[in-house]
Amino acid sequence: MDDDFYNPLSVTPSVAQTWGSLSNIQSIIPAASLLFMGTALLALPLIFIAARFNVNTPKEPSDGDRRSIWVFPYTIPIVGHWFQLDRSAHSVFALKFGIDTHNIISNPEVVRSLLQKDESIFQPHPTAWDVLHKCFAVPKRSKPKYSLIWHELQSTLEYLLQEPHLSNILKSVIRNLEENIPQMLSFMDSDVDQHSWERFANASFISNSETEIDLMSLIRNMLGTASIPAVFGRSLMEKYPEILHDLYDMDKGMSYFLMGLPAWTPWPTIGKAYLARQRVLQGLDGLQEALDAIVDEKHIDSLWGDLDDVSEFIVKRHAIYKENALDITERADIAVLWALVVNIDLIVFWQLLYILATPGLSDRIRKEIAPYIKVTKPVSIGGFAEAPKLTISHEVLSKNCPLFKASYFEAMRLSARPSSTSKVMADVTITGETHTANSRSYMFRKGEYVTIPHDLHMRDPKYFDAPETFNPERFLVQKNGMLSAEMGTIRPYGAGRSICKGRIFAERACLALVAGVLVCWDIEPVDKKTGWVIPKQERSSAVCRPTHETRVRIKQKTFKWGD
Ligand code: HEM
Repeated sequence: MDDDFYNPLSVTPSVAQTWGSLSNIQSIIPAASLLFMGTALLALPLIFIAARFNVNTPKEPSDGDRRSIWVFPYTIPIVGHWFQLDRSAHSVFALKFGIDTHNIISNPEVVRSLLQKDESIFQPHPTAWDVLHKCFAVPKRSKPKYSLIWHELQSTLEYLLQEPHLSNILKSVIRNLEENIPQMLSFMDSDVDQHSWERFANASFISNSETEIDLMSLIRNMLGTASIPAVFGRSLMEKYPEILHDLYDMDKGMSYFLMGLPAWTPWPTIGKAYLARQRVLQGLDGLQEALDAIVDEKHIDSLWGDLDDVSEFIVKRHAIYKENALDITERADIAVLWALVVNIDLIVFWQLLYILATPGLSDRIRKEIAPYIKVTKPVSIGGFAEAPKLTISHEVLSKNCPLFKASYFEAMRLSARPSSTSKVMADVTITGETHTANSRSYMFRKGEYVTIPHDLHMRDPKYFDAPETFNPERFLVQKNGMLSAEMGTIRPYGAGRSICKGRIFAERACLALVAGVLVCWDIEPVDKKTGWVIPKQERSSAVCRPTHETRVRIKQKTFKWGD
């Protein structure tokens, strides 16, 4: 299983896949595959709790020098032991969850060996159908249809990685960012005159050159407002301006959907998440109907326009749904929309915040990115001037700005909580640390699950000096006299076949937004005495949410225009 960052993986399965067994559900439900990024993670606390109520017997030691996997005893209190466990000798251990055994692996050597195994042995996403059905409301009856269209739908994910599709989507995102960043703040007192991203971030008017606002809401709304139209076309957000916020509310309910808790559960987040999901589905169903009507040359609501800006990626998926007679309620693009915004919109906040909060770093980064971000004089008529014109070279930002890129990796190391899960398809022995005399082997049996919680390694002091400290320099390497940023052993995008297909898109869009904001705006914490405070994190999908707001004061930078 190759998971090279920049290389799209071939979508042709290496083993024949048949419909019917649980282990094959993932291969039949491609849209669901992209959902698993959050679900393994969301499921982990449940696994722990369930394990607490199961008396587990250690597995029989296997032959020779093979190690039996340490089974988490039910008598050990669960909460609070996660990190201790990882840093103990048991960086491979098993949990019993009903009749299922979940092997949790955080030892990087074992992870590496495991990822090299053929996918006929470790198949990702075994519970993907459940996720698609429970989290994204795809009707149960659609299961057989998805079994038929899986390969085709899965192949559309390549549009997020391959040219010219990737560049076409990115071009549109960058154009939206170039337009919105210079006029990020309106400096208007009234809500009605503010941009949607300002309203949602509780902007408070201070003066006509300064605004107080919540940085997380502002930044994530800016990115969502640029990326959704780039992929789904402008009309979706114009018709459903709340869709981004509905997605965030829906995301808060993902673990509850997965548990199967009903909408009437007396917990406000759950009811809110169900309603939010309903509205997102309504918007996407409307878009699918409009696309159907265009293909059938029927009349469509004029508010949809001609939809010629919907990306080839979504148009291709629509064609597959339509050709295979999936009715509107069976189509699963809600999963794509969710994956498009939930993680990247948070990473962009963490990267910007860490840069601002690290003394001297924002100045160093501004200097590094300056050649690739151009701000030009706005047109002015009489006393009225337009916003400055911004041009962002996103490819070069990624290639030529090692410190900036390293700050992106470091923000992910500190705020991402990704995991990858597969089902074991045949008994197998995995050997880690093969280069040392201390080599250990572990036996995994057919029918068990393996989960790699990548974040345990990403914060392990054995591999990262002062792991809680933001230090982008740890990702800088000298190669042939040139400085570059390398991700090394962290896996914020997961690993193996199910590795994130939006990873290049995410990196480019995130760097473009952070660079544009740093160049155009001055940002300070509201309370200058206290200074920058990095909020605590709460688990969300693959990237954590902050537990509280970060109120900041923002002023437009003054530019000296050479005439
Ligand atoms: C920094 C932002 C992001 C992070 C940290 C992230 C993380 C992840 C993770 C951890 C997985 C699961 C990998 C596994 O099972 O091993 C995943 C899957 C996926 N992500 Fe992302 N993601 C990000 C942004 C995006 C974006 C912007 C898109 C665009 C649509 C996207 C699309 C996908 C898809 C399609 C999959 C499923 C791939 C498959 O199953 O074949 N992601 N992501």
